[in-house]
Order: sequence, then structure tokens, then C-alpha cells
Amino acid sequence: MRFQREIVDVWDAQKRLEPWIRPLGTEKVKLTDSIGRYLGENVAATHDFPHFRRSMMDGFAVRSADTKGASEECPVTLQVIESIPCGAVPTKKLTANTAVRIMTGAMMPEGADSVVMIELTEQMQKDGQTYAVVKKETKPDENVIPIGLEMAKGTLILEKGRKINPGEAALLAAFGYDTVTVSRRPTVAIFATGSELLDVSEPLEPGKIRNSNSYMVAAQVLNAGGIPVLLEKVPDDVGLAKSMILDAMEKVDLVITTGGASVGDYDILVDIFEQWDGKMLFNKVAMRPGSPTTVGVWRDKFLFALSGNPGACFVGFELFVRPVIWGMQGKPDIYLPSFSAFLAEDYKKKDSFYRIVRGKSEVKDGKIYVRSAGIDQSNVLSSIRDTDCLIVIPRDRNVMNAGEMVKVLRLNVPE
Ligand SMILES: Nc1nc2c(c(=O)[nH]1)N[C@H]1C(S)=C(S)[C@@H](COP(=O)(O)OP(=O)(O)OC[C@H]3O[C@@H](n4cnc5c(N)ncnc54)[C@H](O)[C@@H]3O)O[C@H]1N2
Ligand code: MOO
Ligand SMILES: [Mg+2]
Repeated sequence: MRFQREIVDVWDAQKRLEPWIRPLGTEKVKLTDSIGRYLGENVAATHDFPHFRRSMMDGFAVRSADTKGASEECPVTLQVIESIPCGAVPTKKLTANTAVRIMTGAMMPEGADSVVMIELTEQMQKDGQTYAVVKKETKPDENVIPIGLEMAKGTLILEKGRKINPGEAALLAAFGYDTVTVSRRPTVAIFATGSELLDVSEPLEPGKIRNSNSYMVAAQVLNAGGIPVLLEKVPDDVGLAKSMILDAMEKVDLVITTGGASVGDYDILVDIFEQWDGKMLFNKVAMRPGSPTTVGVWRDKFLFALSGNPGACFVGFELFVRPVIWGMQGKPDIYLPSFSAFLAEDYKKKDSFYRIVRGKSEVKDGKIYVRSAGIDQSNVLSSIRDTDCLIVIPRDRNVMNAGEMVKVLRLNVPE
């Protein structure tokens, strides 16, 4: 007799995972290899940024007082005493009625407090001397980037757990972090179960389908920062399947299986969870798709038995596996971020389970609308392609009308 299933609310099921999520620890990698990974420690500014006064424009560094009253009709003429390209250090100090030709990003000379753009000047030669004819007055600090404009030495610039996106990579480079401490990426074994499954390269046969879940889940694992390890198919033999899964659990950081989680005669994951010496956290969630999603912990490692239906497998991953993979990498917000949106079409359901609808969002007249990305059935695979969010239809709302507000979980978010 298979054990009873206690129906758990979606958010309670997520909470049951939390006590078991352990950050994996860190490693040092080259900056280029750190991109897309999660920072393993706080990062501080190693110097003021910028660390010297810089010109914001190509033009002339001047003393603003010398340009007072300058205009097209009544320009001011200043003697050019030096030209400073980017990377050079000025050798002269500006004194009254002198200027320095300067390029964008170059170091400001002492004595200068502003830069006049080249377009507002003319350069001329007289008696072997170079002069800048300035046709507009400048204000103190105009076109000058001061020391520490962006941040002072020692400022916390990136917090532990942050994903290294373009902005983070630029800061790490700017502050000299040639190597970066990042969180270890969890290795994730993926097993597909089911005698109906063909390998991708095999020709179709009546009654059989190709294993698509393993590749979908591998893409999800990669997207969450994990390292997918695709393993061979699990046969519908409980003893063999159990030893294969437990063997994999010794070698990787977590294991995902797909299929065999429901009540059918060959739904072997159920038997494995009955026989093992691990802890089962839940085996039925009040949601569709994905109601038979089962999660356990064995020797401090997670085993996720996602259901075989592609839609259910996809949703089960996003709600339960992703938070664990994120948490193992030290990401502080482990759940998909949510927002509110208007339903673009009516939604009807018959039971008191949540519907986690694979959704598509669009912005119209400044409002966000969401609709189903395709046929909203657990067995449907193709709608996942167009899914950019998950629409949460509450348990107690069997009819929702177009125009009503719903909670939406965002997918593929830039973090
Ligand atoms: N009598 C009942 N039947 C079912 C129930 C129920 O409560 N009572 N639950 C249904 C729900 S809900 C779901 S979801 C599915 C869950 O099925 P399993 O997790 O047991 O998965 P399988 O039986 O192995 O397969 C279901 C379906 O998915 C296809 N599949 C499996 N693996 C893959 C793969 N790797 N790639 C692509 N497609 C895959 C499989 O061929 C089946 O069509 O159970 C309902 N039944
Ligand atoms: O809960 Mo199942 O995943 O509806 O189809
Ligand atoms: Mg089944």
C-alpha cells in the first residue's frame, strides 16, 4: 500500500525546503570565468573612483575666473602651455590667463577648475605661441570629473550573493579584481524515468516519445547557475533505480528525476521514497501542473522527483528546484520575483488547487497584461517556448475574468 499524500500549499512547500538549503562554499576564479556566477564575498572599492581629477570633454582646461564674461562677440584669449593626452600626467600648473589642451578622460592639471569644450574655442598661433580663443565662460567644476565621484575607497560596491552581470564585471575590473571569489556551482544530476523514452538521436516508434525533459531541465539548471549532469534513463525497476539515484547522490550536489511521481503502476519514484532512509519533505502540492512533485533529503542532499508531464516538470523546477540551486550559491533572494498584472483573458478551473499558468506578458498603454502562453495542460510542451512568466491563479478563484489583477512570477530575470 503506497503512503498517503498530504496536500501542501505551494508556499508552505517552498518553506519546507529552506532549512535544508546550505550554501556550497566558494572558490577563486579568473575574472572572465566569474561572469554569470554569484559573488562569494563582499567586494569593496580598492581606491577612490576615479582616483584623479579627469576631464569630461576634449577641450581646454582653464581657470573659470579667466573666462568670466567670455562670449562669441567678446572671447577671452588664453595661452596654451601644454597638451595632455589620456594617460599622461600634466607637468605644468595653470596660472592666470593660461590653458592646457586636454582630452576626454585625461588628468586635470593643477590650478584648472573647469574644461571648455573644443567646439566653443578656436586655437591660434602668434609669435610661436599657441593660444585658445574661448567664446564662452565656464563655471567652476564644469566638465570635470572629481576624485571619488562614483565611490570612495573602502565603499562596499558589491554584496556577496550578487550575480556577476555586465555592471558587476565592469566594477570588478575597474578595481583590479583579477581573480574573484565566487560561490561554487552545484552539480545537478538529471535522470529521466520511463520505458516510453527514446534518446534524442533515436527514430520514433509507436508508443514511444523522445526524452525532452532532461534537456529542458538541463537548460533550467544552467540558467539557475548549476552544472547539469545528464545521466542515463532510469529503468522501471525500483531496486535498480534506487541504487542508481543514491549512487548519483553521493557524487553530485543534488539530484533531479523526471517522471514516475504519480499514482501509476510504474511510478517508481513513489516506491523509492517509501523505501529509502532519507526524509521526505512533501509529495503532493496544491497546484497544477506539478501536483505530484515530491522532494526529499538524503544525507543533507536534495532529491527532486519532478513529474513527467513537461509542463509540470518545468513549473516544478521553477518553484522548488531553482530556489535551492540559487540558495546553494548564496543568492539572497531565492524565489522568483513577483509582480501584479492584468489578466488579458478569462481563466476557468474546476478544483481548489492553484493554477501556475505558463504565461506570456506584454505591456499595453503602460499596463502589464498576461495570458496563457499556449494550451494550459500539464502534458503540453510547446507553450514553454513562449513562456516568460508564471501566472498564479489562486486556489479559491475558479473563475477569473479578463481585466482582474493576478500575481505573476517573473522568469529569466536580470538579477
Ligand atoms: N489516476 C491518476 N493519474 C494521474 C494523476 C492522478 O492524480 N491520478 N496525476 C496526473 C498528474 S497531475 C500528473 S502531472 C502526471 C504525473 O505523471 P508522473 O510524474 O508519474 O510521470 P509519468 O507517468 O512518468 O509521465 C507522465 C507523462 O509525461 C511524459 N514524460 C515522462 N518523462 C518524460 C520525458 N523525460 N520527456 C518527455 N515526456 C516525458 C510521459 O510519457 C507521460 O506522458 O500523472 C497524471 N496521472
Ligand atoms: O498536477 Mo499535474 O502536473 O496537473 O498535470
Ligand atoms: Mg505516472
